[in-house]
Amino acid sequence: MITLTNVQKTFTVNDTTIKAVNNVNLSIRKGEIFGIIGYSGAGKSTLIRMLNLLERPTGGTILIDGQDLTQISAKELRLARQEIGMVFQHFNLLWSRTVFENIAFSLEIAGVKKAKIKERVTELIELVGLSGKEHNYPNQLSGGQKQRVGIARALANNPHVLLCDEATSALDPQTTDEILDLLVQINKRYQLTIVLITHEMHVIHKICHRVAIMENGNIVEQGDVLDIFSSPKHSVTQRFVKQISHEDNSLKTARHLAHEFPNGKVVLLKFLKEKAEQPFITNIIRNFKVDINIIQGKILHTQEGGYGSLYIHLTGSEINPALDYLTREGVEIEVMT
Ligand SMILES: Nc1ncnc2c1ncn2[C@@H]1O[C@H](COP(=O)(O)OP(=O)(O)OP(=O)(O)O)[C@@H](O)[C@H]1O
Repeated sequence: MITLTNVQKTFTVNDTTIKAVNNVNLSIRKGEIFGIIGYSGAGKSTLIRMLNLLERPTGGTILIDGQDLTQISAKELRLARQEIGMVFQHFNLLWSRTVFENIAFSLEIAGVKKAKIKERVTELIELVGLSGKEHNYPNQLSGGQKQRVGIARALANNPHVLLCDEATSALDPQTTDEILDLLVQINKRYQLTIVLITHEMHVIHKICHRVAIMENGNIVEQGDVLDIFSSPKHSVTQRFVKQISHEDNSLKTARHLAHEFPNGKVVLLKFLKEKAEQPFITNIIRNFKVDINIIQGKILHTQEGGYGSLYIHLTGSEINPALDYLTREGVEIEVMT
């Protein structure tokens, strides 16, 4: 549905050339939530702004539903942009307009009749959970409510694609989760393709189906969220995964225990999808002569299923048969000692 081929963007400032985006190739499927994550300066904003040509690429092609945005006329681009909604970090609302008028704005520009605008805006206000707030001005709303207006406005023209430029970065963790839940609800209800950029792994694992990781203008890794999360290859990806797995702390504890209890083994177990919900620990205690001390564990839920990691300390006479059983059952095992 969205295909980027060799997309580049260079800026020239005072005779210095900056490669903000460097030969990016991406394919985003219809109806998926696709996340782009990277640290500050990686090129995420530049990349997402090229998807509706707010930023014109210096090279490459951007195909949306088969139409190359870089080759069309200004009029065609105006029409194409009606199919692409955008949500911004700082909401970009019109402060002198009410909630209703902000959402109505893009419909007015598109020449929609008054009665139809009223019907559509009322529907959108309900969808984003702002009923009763239609006559409030933006400065009478919380950050989360402002972003709900931003989302309703972006959806007004029934776009096929929704671009989210750090849509939750200005919000507290609870409001972030509420807005992310709303995006998932909209994605499911309308089969809307959502492309978002963020620097928070939490946003990716909570709502995205697939993810691309950016560094210095390049996409260094991309794939299904669960795959990337369970075996990150690139060092940048590994740093992002650690943001939420707290692996460093667990490793420290595991090493400490391995030193304290030289008899036995400290082992990291990794479970994917339905395996994260099975009682493997009970099974090995029941069936093998082992004792288990659970050091640290975590299950993270993604759109495609759960990912669990568990550090355990095993003692007893049947450690190896117990580990063989886990391997046969498809649990990934890393022996720390
Ligand atoms: N209009 C511009 N003129 C010159 N350089 C720019 C411009 N926009 C972005 N850049 C440069 O391009 C690079 C990528 O910036 P970009 O804003 O896309 O990164 P980012 O990953 O979105 O970072 P952040 O999360 O901090 O917004 C940076 O080195 C930035 O300084």
